[in-house]
Amino acid sequence: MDPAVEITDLVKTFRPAGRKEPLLAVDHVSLRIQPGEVYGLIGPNGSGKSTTMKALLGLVSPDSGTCRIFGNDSLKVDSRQDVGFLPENPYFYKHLSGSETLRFYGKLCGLRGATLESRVRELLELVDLSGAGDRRLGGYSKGMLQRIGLAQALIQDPRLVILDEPTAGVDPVGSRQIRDLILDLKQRGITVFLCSHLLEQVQEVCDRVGIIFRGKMVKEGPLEELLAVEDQTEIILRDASPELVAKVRELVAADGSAELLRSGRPKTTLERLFLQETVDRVDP
Ligand SMILES: Nc1ncnc2c1ncn2[C@@H]1O[C@H](COP(=O)(O)OP(=O)(O)OP(=O)(O)O)[C@@H](O)[C@H]1O
Repeated sequence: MDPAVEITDLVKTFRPAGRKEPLLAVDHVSLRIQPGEVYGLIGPNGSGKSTTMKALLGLVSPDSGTCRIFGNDSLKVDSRQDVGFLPENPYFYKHLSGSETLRFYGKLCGLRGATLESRVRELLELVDLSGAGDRRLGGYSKGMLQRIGLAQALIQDPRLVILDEPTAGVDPVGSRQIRDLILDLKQRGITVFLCSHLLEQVQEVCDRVGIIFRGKMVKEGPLEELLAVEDQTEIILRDASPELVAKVRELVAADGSAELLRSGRPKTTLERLFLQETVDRVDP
């Protein structure tokens, strides 16, 4: 089976006005995404994430290298038939309602009549906006706008979805909704290629991760492998008494072949604490 995405030795330079030297935005980047995988590209601002995605979509032409989507060269229009895209800072017509927006994009993709109407309903439900489908986008929150953007990216039932900063400017509650949607897409077998600054979220949803820095891919691979600390073993106990912990310490000391680095309470994350104390709170 062809990979969903195959980028090989991609190079892209820009010649910004007022700058003598060309700017090397993407420097010999290669990556592969298998069908059904969720792939996260992370890196500091200006490191080449969006340019890589745009080259894959055929929106910028590479200086050299190739981009393929399900085996088709991305410079060919046909390759985009199976792709949905949520750009960074998507622009929407603020006077249109959520359902009118989806209808508009659906028509651009050739959907009509009952098929279009049922697709619009299905997508509004998927992104949890059924109750807001008749409201104008001008009154949507940032999180709702990102979700309508995601619905727009799914309008033509793509096999690959490319999401450039899907949670930019969205609070932790909205971010979690988007994260759940991405997991839902994965369940449906849709391949997802995303970039994000929310590293914890990338960690929660991605199967593979690439770290890009100054245009170069500096680390790439399955998330589990990248995060595993090779020389350490974790044991987590529930309800351990201080006596039991002391016994474990003694055992390790007596054995002498290993060192106990840390024992104590594992920490939650600020995001989990925030959600637990706000929307997930169960008041008596
Ligand atoms: N159309 C363009 N013309 C000139 N320079 C560009 C253009 N697009 C991107 N660049 C430059 O290329 C480099 C990579 O930009 P890119 O947008 O791909 O980075 P990014 O990793 O997506 O950043 P961010 O996290 O801020 O979105 C940056 O230095 C940027 O200024």
